[in-house]
Amino acid sequence: MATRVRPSSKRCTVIGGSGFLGRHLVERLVDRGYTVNVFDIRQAYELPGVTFHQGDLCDKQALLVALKDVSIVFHCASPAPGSDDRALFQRVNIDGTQTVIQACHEAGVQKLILTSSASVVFEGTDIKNGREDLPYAKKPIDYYTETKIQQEKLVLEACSKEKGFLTVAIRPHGIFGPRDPQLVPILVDTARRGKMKFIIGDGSNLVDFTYVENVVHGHILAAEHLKADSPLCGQAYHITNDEPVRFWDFMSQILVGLGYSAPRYHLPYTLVYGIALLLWLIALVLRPLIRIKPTFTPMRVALAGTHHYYSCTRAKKDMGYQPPVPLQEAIVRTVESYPHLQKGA
Ligand SMILES: NC(=O)C1=CN([C@@H]2O[C@H](COP(=O)(O)OP(=O)(O)OC[C@H]3O[C@@H](n4cnc5c(N)ncnc54)[C@H](OP(=O)(O)O)[C@@H]3O)[C@@H](O)[C@H]2O)C=CC1
Ligand SMILES: CC(C)=CCC[C@@H](C)[C@H]1CC[C@H]2C3=C(CC[C@]12C)[C@@]1(C)CCC(=O)C[C@@H]1CC3
Repeated sequence: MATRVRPSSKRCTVIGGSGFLGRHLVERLVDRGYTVNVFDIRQAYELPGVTFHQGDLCDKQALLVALKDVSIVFHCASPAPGSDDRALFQRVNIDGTQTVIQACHEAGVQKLILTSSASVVFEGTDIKNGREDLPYAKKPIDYYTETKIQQEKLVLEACSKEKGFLTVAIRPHGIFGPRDPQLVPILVDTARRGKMKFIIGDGSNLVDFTYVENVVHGHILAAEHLKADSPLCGQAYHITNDEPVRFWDFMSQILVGLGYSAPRYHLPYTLVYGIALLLWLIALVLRPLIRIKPTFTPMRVALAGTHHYYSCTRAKKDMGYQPPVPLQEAIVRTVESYPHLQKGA
């Protein structure tokens, strides 16, 4: 009778490993002596000790090849939040995650670590020091958030000590750092188009921004602490820098660090939100004829004008999480990593 070889606890697959977070995670795992497979729709780089498998995570057969003899799977693939494509989010984040879970079962994977998002509880209104027991957003602010909620539920409900399949969800917030294709590039692009002159609201709203290496640290701690007798099974964990900062101070620091002016003039939150909503509706109506992508979407305005910061107490208690890179150092490292986005470059 053929016996299944028990995979080494240091063999893992990173789904979405070509992306911003995924690649930082892969690099850190390799440093820590893991054997890493990357599964992604694109291959963005080469790294000694890493095997790439190119494919769509909705394709179970392709996934099974990348999950062979692996004990841990990190799932950090998602369409970009700004894509606003409902069918794509449904296909990848919901149907695709179901496929990932099935493939994990078939391949005998023991642990699945999902990159969820703290936004699963965000409805566009203030959250101060929010804990993981806040209810999921009843009216999610966009399709991205709606499908991240369903995705997280699927993964946490799949946790089964009896089947030897353990799951956990990491909920980061506002990830930034070198190679981030979103936050800094969008900010600089907005500034270059002369649209970063205004502060939405009174500018006192506190928000979590999380350095990518801290998010990676949270994922690896979760993987290493996830055991049948640990409290992590089937749970979600906020992972942030644990240093809430005024949204507009953070943006200003990055802008000034790159040589741009900080926003100075205040606009009322409700006015900007109303305009963003109107532009979003116009873009929706015109979509069959022309594709317009407004910079200030309702989601971005809500994120820029409300308090939303989260407690990491559960992660500290259950897995000894402490953010290794403090916020100020993280901002300096990030600014230095974008010489090509400096003003005048
Ligand atoms: N960035 C942030 O601030 C936050 C992100 N998150 C979560 O973190 C995770 C990683 O985000 P981030 O690194 O920023 O995102 P990226 O877009 O940089 O990385 C995601 C990767 O997944 C790939 N991918 C997309 N669809 C598929 C598919 N069907 N099959 C295989 N691979 C696919 C992407 O390819 P391609 O680029 O070609 O689409 C990309 O390489 C996501 O789950 C996101 O929801 C959570 C909180 C905050
Ligand atoms: C107002 C303006 C144009 C600001 C520019 C910066 C924004 C592009 C970022 C500020 C907060 C960021 C953020 C995300 C994406 C980029 C920002 C909107 C997420 C939506 C990414 C995916 C998540 O899971 C939640 C993030 C919250 C913060």
